[in-house]
Amino acid sequence: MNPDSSVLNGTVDIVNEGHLNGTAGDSSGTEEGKSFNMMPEVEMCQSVLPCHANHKGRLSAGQLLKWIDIIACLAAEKHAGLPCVTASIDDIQFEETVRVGQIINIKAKVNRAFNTSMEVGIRVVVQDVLTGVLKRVCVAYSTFVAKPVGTQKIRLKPVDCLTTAEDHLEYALASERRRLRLYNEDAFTKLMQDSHLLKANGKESSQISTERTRVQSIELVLPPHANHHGNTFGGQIMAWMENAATVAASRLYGTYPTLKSVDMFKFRGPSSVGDRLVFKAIVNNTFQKSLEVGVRVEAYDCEEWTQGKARHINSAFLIYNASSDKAHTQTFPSVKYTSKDGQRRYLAAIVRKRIRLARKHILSSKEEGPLSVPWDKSNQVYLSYNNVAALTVLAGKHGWEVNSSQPKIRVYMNEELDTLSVQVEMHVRVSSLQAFFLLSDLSLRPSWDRHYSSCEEVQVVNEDDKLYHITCPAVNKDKPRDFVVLMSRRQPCKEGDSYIVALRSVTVASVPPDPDYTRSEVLCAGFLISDASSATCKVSYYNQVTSGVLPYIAGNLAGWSKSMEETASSCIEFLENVTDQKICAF
Ligand SMILES: CCCCCC(=O)SCCNC(=O)CCNC(=O)[C@H](O)C(C)(C)COP(=O)(O)OP(=O)(O)OC[C@H]1O[C@@H](n2cnc3c(N)ncnc32)[C@H](O)[C@@H]1OP(=O)(O)O
Repeated sequence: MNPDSSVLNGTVDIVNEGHLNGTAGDSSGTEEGKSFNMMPEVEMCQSVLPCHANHKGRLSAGQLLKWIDIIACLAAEKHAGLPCVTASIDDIQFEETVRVGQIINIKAKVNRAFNTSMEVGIRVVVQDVLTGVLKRVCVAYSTFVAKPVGTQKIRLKPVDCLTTAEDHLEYALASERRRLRLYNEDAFTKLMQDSHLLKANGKESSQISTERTRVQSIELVLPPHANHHGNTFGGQIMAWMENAATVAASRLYGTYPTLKSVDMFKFRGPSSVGDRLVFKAIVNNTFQKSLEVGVRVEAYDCEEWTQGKARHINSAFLIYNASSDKAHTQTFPSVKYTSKDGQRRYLAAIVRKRIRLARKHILSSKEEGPLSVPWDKSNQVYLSYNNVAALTVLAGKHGWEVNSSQPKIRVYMNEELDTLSVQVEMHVRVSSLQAFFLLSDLSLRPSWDRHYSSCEEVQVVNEDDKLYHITCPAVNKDKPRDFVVLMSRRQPCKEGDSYIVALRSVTVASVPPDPDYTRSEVLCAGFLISDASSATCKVSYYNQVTSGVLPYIAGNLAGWSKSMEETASSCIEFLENVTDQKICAF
């Protein structure tokens, strides 16, 4: 008999006949000779009917969330062999809308068990019956906890059927997602401490108060709303939350925006049949192409209802884009807050947007193709031009949003489709020319940038183009990294233009990959330097984030480090205090 669960404190082992192991009473079907119960995955197919649709004839997000919660729970209970409850659902990004008549296919399986909780990975795909075309609607990650027996918590057995490379990848990423999930509150608290520095970019002039979007709605939990444990079904709660949030979003400017993503549902406590659930929703803030609605759920039993004693059981933040048919043109109006609590919600939305961005890019396991290009005489002129042009285009992008702000230093982020770029703006008390010469000599960079362990000149192509080999320290117990880059610098052609120092990876035979380093790549990075006055200048550092660069800024993105600001301070100090002989070197 294989015990597959034990009570956390070890006093009592709750031992279940591991029906997962195909023992007696196994009701398995068989598939390719495997016991059905051994397949860790659970699958659901649904034909989308009008009763599942919203006012636009599209599958409602609330209905999809119900199906997701059900299948995730069934996957969790298949692993645990015990009743399970939803603790949270991470960010869900809806990538496709689903029409009535199409087929929804949902697969769920436990990626990893921790102690008393486990992560369930869910993939939702839509199939068009007529064309057979399959498209991904969303992926989601739920955390489920085995329902405590009385007050005793249940320790889960580990996931042991990792067969494919994807299983192993999800197993590894699950611990990173858990770290970010559980760190979420700390990161939020830490970033909120600096939120007073986040200038409301032009929002003071806004005439639209968030108060006009406030919504309150009540539901009575009836038996059809209960799950198989007798508690209120989590998916139903999420559907009601989505309903209240959509009404709030539609009140902003008289149209129904499209739900784009959900930012972490957290089920703080159970509710039961007979409870009154009060849903409070309001637009917290708007960004150029999206807005955030916050929804809070309070539960009351009959006695609490008469006493006005609420139990806060859930909160979530839903992100809406302009209606899908106008998404490419429509931007949301800016909003203003009219109370202290409104200001807190307004700033918190900016902080959550930053954390979502970080989670999305830190956890995206997308593999890039090679970014470097071979460096040889035939393409030198083109590559040098392309290097400078790419940085100029990056600096000229719209949509740079303030991420953090200090005196003399401001950090911006820009997300376009799946590409994340960072910008660090520094105000320095030196001339643009002096900053240009010092920053374009990469061999000086290890003296102020702790992310550079060493930087050696590999080839001097001409006065304005050089190749360097850079080594960087190890991060997160990984191997140290190295880069081979082309530095191309340009002085202004006319008054008012910026000085440019552009960097991109190249491959050269004289610097082959070194087994002691992870050869990494820079796609587009560098400095734009412009006059602020006769004796001061503005230095803007840009980097289009690649998987090789991400480890060095992930902490900054997620809010648990200020490495970019610290490096910027060090750069400013270097430029303002460099000794004359280094300048004379030019
Ligand atoms: C039909 C389909 C049914 C679908 C299912 C439902 O409808 S269920 C109905 C909706 N859901 C609910 O009603 C659940 C309401 N919430 C609760 O009962 C409780 O908050 C809880 C049992 C989830 C957690 O209880 P506690 O907070 O006391 O437990 P504790 O703090 O020890 O956490 C237990 C484990 O859960 C993890 N955990 C807790 N909160 C978490 C969160 N927001 N996100 C991720 N993981 C979380 C902890 O890390 C720990 O994992 P480790 O021990 O591994 O470190």
